[in-house]
Amino acid sequence: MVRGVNFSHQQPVIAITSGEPSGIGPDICLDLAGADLPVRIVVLGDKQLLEQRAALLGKHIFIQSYQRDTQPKKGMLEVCHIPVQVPVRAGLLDVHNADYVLQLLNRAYAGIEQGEFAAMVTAPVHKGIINDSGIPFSGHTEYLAAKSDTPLVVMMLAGGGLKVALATTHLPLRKVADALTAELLTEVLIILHRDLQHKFGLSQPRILVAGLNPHAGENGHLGHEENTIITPVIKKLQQQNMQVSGPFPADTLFQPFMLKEADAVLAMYHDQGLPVLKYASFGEGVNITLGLPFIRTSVDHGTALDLAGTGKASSGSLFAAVSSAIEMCHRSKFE
Ligand SMILES: NC(=O)C1=CN([C@@H]2O[C@H](COP(=O)(O)OP(=O)(O)OC[C@H]3O[C@@H](n4cnc5c(N)ncnc54)[C@H](O)[C@@H]3O)[C@@H](O)[C@H]2O)C=CC1
Ligand SMILES: NCC(=O)COP(=O)(O)O
Repeated sequence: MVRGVNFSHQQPVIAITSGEPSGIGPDICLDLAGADLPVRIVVLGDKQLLEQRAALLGKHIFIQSYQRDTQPKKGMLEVCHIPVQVPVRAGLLDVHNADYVLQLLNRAYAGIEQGEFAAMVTAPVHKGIINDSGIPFSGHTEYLAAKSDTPLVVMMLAGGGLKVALATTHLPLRKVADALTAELLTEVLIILHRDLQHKFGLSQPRILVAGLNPHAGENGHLGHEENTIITPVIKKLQQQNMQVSGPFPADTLFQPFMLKEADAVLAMYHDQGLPVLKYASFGEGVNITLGLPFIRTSVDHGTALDLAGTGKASSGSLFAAVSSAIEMCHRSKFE
């Protein structure tokens, strides 16, 4: 069970999982050292790995071991040490460190459960290498939903003035249409509506829903899901006073004249919504898991193995994810 966040007199503590050790996660986490933030930041990861990566990048960073009841010294990067299983080389995945990546998430989740951490911000993981290690893993979104016994969560990315949520997440395209049921869509829209209210302070959120098929099914001539599933769900939720409209053809939905009427768009699948968002704001966007009983935000990019240890990785999205988590913490404090 996730306990409420204790904001009583101390600054909230936000856990940052440093992600795949051979990717850019450690690099961008180092940029948090000395950042002037209204919260206490704790990076979860291998202390030696972070020191080595700092040396590789030519950064002079002072790392302090995290102790829950000891306030950090100014300018220090607080690190909750979790050891890697095998030595790490920047840019080179190693299947033997897959379990380490999950240990970071488990430690962050345990801290959330106990009220130690107010929120979790995640640096990128490599889904493929975790699966190669024999552990089925679709993404943080699904992993954290399972860990917290949450039957359904919704992935939403925000950036460039857009908010794009997804009805389905990490699913092969072949399986998307079968997954789209009236029950799923109803639940997703209710979670999206509720979290836009609670996490973003939008009292009456306006949601535009994309169709699944080209031209939103062209009156049933190019697919039936709009007529049989999406439209009936929208009508039902409209009767419950939710400001939901559509289904709109996805190819013209992401136009300023449409978006100015909306707070968020619900896309039917990963690559229908996210390319638009990433075109608008890659490197500055935030991934938020809606529907969880705690706050989790993440970067909008992946492990960028090609950039690890080069100094070319931008930490803009990590800072945006931290800012977004801070805003949500404060909003939850006053609710
Ligand atoms: N939140 C997460 O844990 C996410 C993890 N991934 C995982 O990352 C792995 C690699 O995915 P890709 O599709 O290659 O996407 P990617 O985002 O890692 O890389 C795409 C391109 O963007 C560049 N790039 C990425 N982040 C950057 C940054 N911070 N600064 C500057 N340039 C940056 C990379 O160098 C590359 O050219 C996959 O295993 C995927 O599952 C992908 C997205 C999110
Ligand atoms: N494209 C977004 C993505 O893959 C992030 O997934 P998750 O690890 O946050 O579930």
